[in-house]
Amino acid sequence: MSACPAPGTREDVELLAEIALGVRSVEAVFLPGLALRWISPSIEALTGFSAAECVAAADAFELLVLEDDRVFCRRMAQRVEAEGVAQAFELRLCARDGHAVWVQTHLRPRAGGGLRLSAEHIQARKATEFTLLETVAELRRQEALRELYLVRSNDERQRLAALLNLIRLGILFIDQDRRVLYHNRAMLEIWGYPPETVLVGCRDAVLKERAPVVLADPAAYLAHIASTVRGKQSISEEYEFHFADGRIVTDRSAVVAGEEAGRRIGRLWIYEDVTLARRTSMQLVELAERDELTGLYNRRRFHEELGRMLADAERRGGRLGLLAFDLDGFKPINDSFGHQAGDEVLVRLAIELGRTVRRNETLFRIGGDEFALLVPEGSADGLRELAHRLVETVGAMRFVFEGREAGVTASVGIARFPDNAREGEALVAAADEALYRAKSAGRNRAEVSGRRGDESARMPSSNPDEPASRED
Ligand SMILES: Nc1nc2c(ncn2[C@@H]2O[C@H](COP(=O)(O)OP(=O)(O)OP(=O)(O)O)[C@@H](O)[C@H]2O)c(=O)[nH]1
Repeated sequence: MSACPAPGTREDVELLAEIALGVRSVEAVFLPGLALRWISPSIEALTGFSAAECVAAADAFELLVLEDDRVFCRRMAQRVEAEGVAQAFELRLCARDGHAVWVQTHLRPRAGGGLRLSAEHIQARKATEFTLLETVAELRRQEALRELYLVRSNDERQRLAALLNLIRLGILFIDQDRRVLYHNRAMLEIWGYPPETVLVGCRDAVLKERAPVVLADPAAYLAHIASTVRGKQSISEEYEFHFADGRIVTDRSAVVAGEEAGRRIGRLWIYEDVTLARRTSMQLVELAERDELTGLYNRRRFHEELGRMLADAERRGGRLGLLAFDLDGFKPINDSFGHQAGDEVLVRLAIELGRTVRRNETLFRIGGDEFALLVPEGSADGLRELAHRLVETVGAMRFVFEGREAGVTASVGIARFPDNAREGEALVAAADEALYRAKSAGRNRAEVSGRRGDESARMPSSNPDEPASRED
């Protein structure tokens, strides 16, 4: 039994037309040779072309299929017709206004020849697919970019690390929790760590582990760190500290601020080993203060030491003796045996006199054949004895030039702070005055200044102890 009217009647046709009108997808029938025989009215909702227009078209494929898909579609239809095997594929129809409409197409062969086509509207699914594809493509693009930036930033980091490892400044970066974030090789070298050490993550690495072991004065250094960290300055002053092995290092530090105002991300420390620089400058100073020929301190250093020792004596209420001496008969050695012979006399004299003086006494060559000796805390008698010893030492030295024996003597002037003078220039003048008298009195002797420290007038007395204001 069937609910449908028997086919062939007028009602049949009307019923079939009603069904066809209600079908939302497109159904079509092609005669052999791909001529469109019938198409459901639903094609109009999809493309804007009425079913009648489609059937009347000379080539339905030309009218309904998008140009890009037309050859493919026709080929598929021919294949179904030729091979008798159904095919399913996606296809773009072309609407009257030119826009593309995606459909899922099924082509089946008909028993009597020709084809049956069912096409389902899949525009929404396609749009979702496109959006998905675009999103995936965008994600891939982002991923590729991220990888590129990562490679670039890794390269950049490598370049920076290579640079920082090459420079001789030690670099240490610590975070707000005092943990090491970065250090370079020079930092390890300066602080005496093995070269392969990794301190990243260590807390107070330098302060706890190294400072107490390697520094000459760890307490002073720790105090410096504490005051620097407490201090308000964002960049600290240069601080010099000494290692137990004699090295001299300076440090400076800077607070590193984060991007947001007021946020700190840590502190950068820079260490510089200045041992060589300091030694060189000390050597230069030393050279500038030494007499080239004898190696004794020169006039410049004499005045510095005189000022320093006088200030020291004044502060302690002590005394300072000055012996100024000048060779006698030195010129004839130059004249008779040449300048080189004179030089030899000066050099040997410096050695001999150097042996005569004590460790706290300093000998200077302040001119051609003029010398000076500064004697801290020298008593009047002690200075006199010392002066006589010098006179004797010089007089006893013998030289042989060109087979002939030669010698010099020395005249010495003695002055003492504060008895003969209260300041440097006056003390030198007092010693010179005594030296002058020693020369006048026949040379090869020592004389004591007759000046009084509390008056500028020159005293006629040659007795050194008479004007002395204190007991020795
Ligand atoms: N060889 C040598 N001679 C020097 C040097 N510096 C100065 N003289 C000489 O030392 C001499 C010093 O002169 P004087 O002080 O008159 O010599 P002197 O014979 O000791 O005379 P009196 O001091 O009066 O006893 C001069 O001839 C200078 O040219 C030096 O570095 N080497």
